[in-house]
Amino acid sequence: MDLEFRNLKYTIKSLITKGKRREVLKGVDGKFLSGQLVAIMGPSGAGKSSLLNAISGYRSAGVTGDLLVNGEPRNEHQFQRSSCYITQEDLLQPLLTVREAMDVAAKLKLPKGGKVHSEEILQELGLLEHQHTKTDRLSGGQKKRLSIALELVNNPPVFFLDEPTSGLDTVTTVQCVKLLKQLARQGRTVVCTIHQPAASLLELFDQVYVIADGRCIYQGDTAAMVPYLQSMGLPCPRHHNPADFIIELTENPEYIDILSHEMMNGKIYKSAKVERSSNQKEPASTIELKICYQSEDEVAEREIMLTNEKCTYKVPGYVQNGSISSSSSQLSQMNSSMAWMKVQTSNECGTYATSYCTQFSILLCRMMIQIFRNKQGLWIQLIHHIMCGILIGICFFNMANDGTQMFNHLKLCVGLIIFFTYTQIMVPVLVYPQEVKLVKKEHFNHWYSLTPYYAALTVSKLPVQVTLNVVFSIIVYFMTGVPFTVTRFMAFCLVGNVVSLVAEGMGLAVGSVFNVRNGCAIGPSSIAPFLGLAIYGFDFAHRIPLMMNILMKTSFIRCGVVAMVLTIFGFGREPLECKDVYCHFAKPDVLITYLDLERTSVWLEIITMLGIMFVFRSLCYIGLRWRFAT
Ligand SMILES: Nc1ncnc2c1ncn2[C@@H]1O[C@H](COP(=O)(O)OP(=O)(O)OP(=O)(O)O)[C@@H](O)[C@H]1O
Repeated sequence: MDLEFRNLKYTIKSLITKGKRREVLKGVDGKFLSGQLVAIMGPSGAGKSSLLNAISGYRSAGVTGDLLVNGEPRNEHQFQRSSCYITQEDLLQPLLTVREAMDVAAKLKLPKGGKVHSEEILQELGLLEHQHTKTDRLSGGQKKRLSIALELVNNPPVFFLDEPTSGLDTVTTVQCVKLLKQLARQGRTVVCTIHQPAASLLELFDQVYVIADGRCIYQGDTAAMVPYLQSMGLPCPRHHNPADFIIELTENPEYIDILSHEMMNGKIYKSAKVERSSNQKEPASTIELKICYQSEDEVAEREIMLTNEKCTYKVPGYVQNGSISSSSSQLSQMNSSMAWMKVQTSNECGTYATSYCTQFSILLCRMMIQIFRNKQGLWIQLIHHIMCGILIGICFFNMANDGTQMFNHLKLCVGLIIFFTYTQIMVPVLVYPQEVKLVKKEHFNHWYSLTPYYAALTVSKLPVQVTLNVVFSIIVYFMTGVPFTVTRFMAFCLVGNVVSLVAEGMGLAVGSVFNVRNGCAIGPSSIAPFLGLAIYGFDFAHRIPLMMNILMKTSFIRCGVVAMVLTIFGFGREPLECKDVYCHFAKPDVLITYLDLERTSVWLEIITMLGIMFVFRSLCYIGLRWRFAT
């Protein structure tokens, strides 16, 4: 697939710049051909990642311009099925082995009955011997190769990689780029951003696209870059890395203006081809040097003679579609051991390889495996619930039947709800932002749709969550001495679980939109108004203004506390023991009337909480959709 972009602009509008718009990409043009390994280079902050994100479609908000595939305007859904994006961060599913990660990818990305080549891919990428290693234990280079292997499962014709060599040592970097070159030689278009590669590494790339200050200052064959700069009166010193040289040039804004003007901001392609002009067997030292450039717009050839070198560059014109890919495909068939992998070009539009039902079951299975393999996490949670249950039990030991302890009964109810809320809200707020990045990558690469993922996410956490809450509830219930009836005990567990689900929904809604640093502050503090409303409602039960009343009703903590009070003191409970002369609240009905709770019921409060949970979970879903769409 030949990719082309015209007048591509990426504009950001941030709060820091007080709403002012800033152009990161300034109307650049360019063309990346199939069968070629393309490097997007430039100084830090030049807009390399922005360009890659814009061309791949990974970022669409603020991007304008024309994106073409094989000369035709591209269909975004179809293009997404034919391309993959590998992020700079190694985003891999934790707690799965390499083989399991490959199997999940194959099940999700290939239609039923599709041939799976996991073993061959792992063999080719040197990961077969590590197939039983967990993904989080792989080295940086292995993680990078696994990221590529996962996308190779359905063999897309276009690969985008953001800084695939960052964090890798020299040897691994060369191995990684050679692997990318091999993929390109099989007819794929492989585009990656790269940060000042060594000269030997730069040679491995077929095409270079250099960007500075959001403008294209060079586009063309790697081999033509130095001669071109020389022709512009900017000779690269001998023994100097050409990549360093062109990036050093960008320190001077004048050079950026001249070079981007000369390149017509990417409209021109500098091509070079070494051709031994007269005698093939003639030693290189005796060959005359001649450099020719031709752009799409230029009819006449420009010829530049260099006297200090002894070889001939000849340009056959602007490289035509397919010319490289066909020759390189032949090359690959002869040379590559991966020739069995035919590059897929999908014609299906916007559909996934598997049904939503299959996606749901595969994702649910993957999530359950990850939850149960996280033994340390499970033990910590279990011990935490038992310890907290015992501590609360000690604080309110055998107090539930004492008619003189009305305020302590209320403290117990509020304390229990705060426990259920905090325990469940913090985990998603802290952990989920990281998971969102991984899910975005998989969703963008067309592994699965958001709906089955979201359904699996909701269901997968339930068994562990319910078990832990029940363990906690049993300890508290019996230590505090609440009279046992099956209905009351079931309602006690149910209220705790529903509050947990609402809190988790709120945590997910926050975590899906905000990153972890913001989330840390937002998570706990967002509980405060809900708690405030709960307490406010009890203290001034008969003097609540209408607005406050509405807000109060939407406080899930208040609903939880009310449901807990009604569970402990409702269900036809006998009068409490009274050790004093007179106990005003010995009769549970008096307490319920005093708190103005006689018109509600446990079930009504649970239904209200379920409604609030639905709102939070919908917000999370919308938040994810928004994150993935921008
Ligand atoms: N979403 C965004 N919000 C604010 N600024 C942004 C955003 N995306 C990009 N930028 C800004 O655009 C410029 C280019 O960013 P980009 O990440 O594309 O640079 P880069 O060339 O990849 O840099 P590096 O090599 O350091 O990763 C930077 O100044 C960056 O701060």
